[in-house]
Amino acid sequence: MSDDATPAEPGTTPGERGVVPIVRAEGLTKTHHGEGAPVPAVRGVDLVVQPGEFVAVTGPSGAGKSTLLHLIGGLQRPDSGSLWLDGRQVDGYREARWAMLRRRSIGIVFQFFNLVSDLTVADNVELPALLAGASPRAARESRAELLSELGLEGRERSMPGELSGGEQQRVALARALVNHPALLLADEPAGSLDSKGTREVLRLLSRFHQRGQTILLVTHDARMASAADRVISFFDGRIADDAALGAGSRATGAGVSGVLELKE
Ligand SMILES: Nc1ncnc2c1ncn2[C@@H]1O[C@H](COP(=O)(O)OP(=O)(O)OP(=O)(O)O)[C@@H](O)[C@H]1O
Repeated sequence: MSDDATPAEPGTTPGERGVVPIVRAEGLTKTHHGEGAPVPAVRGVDLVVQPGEFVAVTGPSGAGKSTLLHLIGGLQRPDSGSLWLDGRQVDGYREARWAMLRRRSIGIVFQFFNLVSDLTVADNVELPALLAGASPRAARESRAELLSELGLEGRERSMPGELSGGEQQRVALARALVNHPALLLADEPAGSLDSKGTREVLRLLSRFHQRGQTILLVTHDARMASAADRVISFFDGRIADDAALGAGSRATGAGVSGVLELKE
């Protein structure tokens, strides 16, 4: 990340880069002010996610899981607390800077895909690469590689509405990953899919994780959560439990620097 004006996380130096968390949140708090009474959705959350981890956040409806994910992706701003991404303090970033950071370093997939309906599959995937500064040729090559990897070869010229839900979510995943983001945020990515689509998304997330992709997944689905290295139970705006599954991470992210580097 080439921004010397951004304060580095206390205690981190370039020599310690191998141990800098991808996400570090301290005391993150967010209250929503809608039509009724204010809703305290995230209430003083401390969280560290290391490079290469696959972390699932589960919990009942309304617990604040999506709000937490939105705070980490800069889609909403915290009322208080601090947030570092790859050692850079980002909680004071303005929207334009967040947009640039997301474009280059954070991939996001949502429950309802959010593809651009009047762009082809190919254009949906190439667009973020072009916006991040890739040449048209490099964007085409990355798109072709990802779509083939995700089993969507031959669908490049299709419009999103011509695809099944599972296929649309795979396009959304390709779009989220085309810039090799340091962090993939997934908010109920199988929430509108049938069991076959759910299995497919799960398999793909696991595959990318095994190659070192850091993933933060919000899900209701215990089966999806069990694919993660670590499951955080979120309740009433707070972390109620934080458990590592199995013997440590399946992928530590070590040795894949450059993929993990947060770029602005
Ligand atoms: N923009 C908003 N304005 C007002 N209230 C909101 C807003 N977004 C979320 N909330 C409220 O904040 C609380 C937490 O919502 P959030 O979506 O983060 O929970 P969640 O755990 O992701 O729930 P679900 O699993 O149902 O998606 C809920 O009570 C919700 O109604």
